[in-house]
Amino acid sequence: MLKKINPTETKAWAKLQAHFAQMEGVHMNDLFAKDADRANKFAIEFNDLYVDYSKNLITEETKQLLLELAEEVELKDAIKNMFSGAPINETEGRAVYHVALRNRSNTPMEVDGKDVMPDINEVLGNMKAFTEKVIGGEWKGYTGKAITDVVNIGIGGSDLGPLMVTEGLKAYRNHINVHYVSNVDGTHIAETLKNIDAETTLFIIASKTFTTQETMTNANSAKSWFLEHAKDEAQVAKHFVALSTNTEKVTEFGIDSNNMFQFWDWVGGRYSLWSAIGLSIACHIGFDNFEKLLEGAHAMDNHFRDADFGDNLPVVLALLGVWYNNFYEADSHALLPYDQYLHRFAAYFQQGDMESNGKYVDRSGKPVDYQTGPIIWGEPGTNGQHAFYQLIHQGTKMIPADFIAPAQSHNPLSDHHPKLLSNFFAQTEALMTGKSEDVVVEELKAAGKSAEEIEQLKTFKVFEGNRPTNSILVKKVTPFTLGAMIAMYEHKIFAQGVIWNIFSFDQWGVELGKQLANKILPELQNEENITSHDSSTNALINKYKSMR
Ligand SMILES: O=P(O)(O)OC[C@H]1O[C@@](O)(CO)[C@@H](O)[C@@H]1O
Repeated sequence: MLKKINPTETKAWAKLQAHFAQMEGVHMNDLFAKDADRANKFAIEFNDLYVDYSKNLITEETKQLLLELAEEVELKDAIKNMFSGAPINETEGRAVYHVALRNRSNTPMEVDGKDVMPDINEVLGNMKAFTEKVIGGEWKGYTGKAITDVVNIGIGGSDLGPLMVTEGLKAYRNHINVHYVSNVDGTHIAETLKNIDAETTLFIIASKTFTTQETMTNANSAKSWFLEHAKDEAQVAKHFVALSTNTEKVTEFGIDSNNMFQFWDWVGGRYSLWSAIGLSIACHIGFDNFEKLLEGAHAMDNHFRDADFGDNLPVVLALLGVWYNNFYEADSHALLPYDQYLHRFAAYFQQGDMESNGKYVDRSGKPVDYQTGPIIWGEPGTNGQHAFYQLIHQGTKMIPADFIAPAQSHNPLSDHHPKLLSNFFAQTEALMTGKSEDVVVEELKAAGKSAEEIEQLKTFKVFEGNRPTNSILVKKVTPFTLGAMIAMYEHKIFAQGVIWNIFSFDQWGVELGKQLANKILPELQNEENITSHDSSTNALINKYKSMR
């Protein structure tokens, strides 16, 4: 079992605190002025990824001290432990083994003494065979027609990953349309059902537990809708498949176990797109591209496991995040992909990061007295520039941000891509360099402003700059590079969890709300005046009852 090291008790932490005091007042402009080679020193190239982390509030000393922190919390051992299949998810007694799902080298990977690769390869084989039948038209619906639409019904990790990847790789799509239903709000399934034909639609019920209220409610509504058309329960088998660890519940729902693609309890929901949960991805972009996604993630896994920490992408990103989160007290981190296909990238990592590291109890069971997981948010560029960049540039909060962009577009229309990339480059430059009052005054003079107007306006137009960003330039967003980028962030999250001495792979925090909702639901199904809660909740429920 790994040592449980409180990061704030390490020597490196004390050194970082002292160093932080010295960094007060340091401006990145000066760091670049002093070192012509800075951009090269703080960059890592990996396959078709170029990560420039030079526009950060760090010196070589900062980097060294952060690396010392990684050493002192025994991050290397923690990585080895994860790759060994040890039950590092201690509160659930499980391994954390999504790396096995994409272990394309097929070396044995054991959980509880059993090599899991044969089972993984069997499921992958079943997925391949199935998607080829669906895509090739061999899989027929109840009226003998080929499948045209796949509806994935799932939520959280059973939705966000497949949705983000099928959007991110839309350029690789085939003729199979994919739809994602997740919210228990009837609107979600109702609006989807309007756009599909029961005769040619395949429903994928994606749920690790096969007990999630939203998913089972949507699944039952989909089944009822389907049977209104097909009439015959026997036809369900042609139009419903399940992705789950829970064979009993799948069978209970009425899906043939032959139509079930299994995964295992050592696959965390938010790390499951590489498993059977990725079936809708394979249906939409083809199994070969799904395998390339796995290959990209596998390449990043090997990099994370083997690369020296100073040249290790997930580790460097993790340490930078700790630097801002715990020393600059930056509460959030923005993911800003300059790629419209990646419009759900930040949303995916809201679960990936915040459900993993949104914890206040450490691995010894004690409440922490330091910050843990940040708030993750973001929207594609250039749209964000017209929404929240005012705050990032001139607000009172530091917002560390990852800017991500492809050098090559899948849609090289006119001069769109050079314009997109010019904004990508300009924003991180502006966030770092800012604009001094002298420059502002000169600009206002050149614009013919009077001395009085200049005096009135100038401070509003000054940009302090010195706002940290990482720039991630990817040659092209392909199944391989997207797989590598997703894995890069997964491992960043893992590394930060180790540094913060928290369990990143359970999610007890999602339980209380569900418990209370289950208590309230029957109270909504009668006309009684409710008094069983606090006065606010009682009032809200009773007001709802008077309004409906
Ligand atoms: O796949 P399932 O078991 O239906 O869980 C869905 C999601 O619900 C959770 O909030 C856990 O309850 C996420 O961790 C998970 O991805």
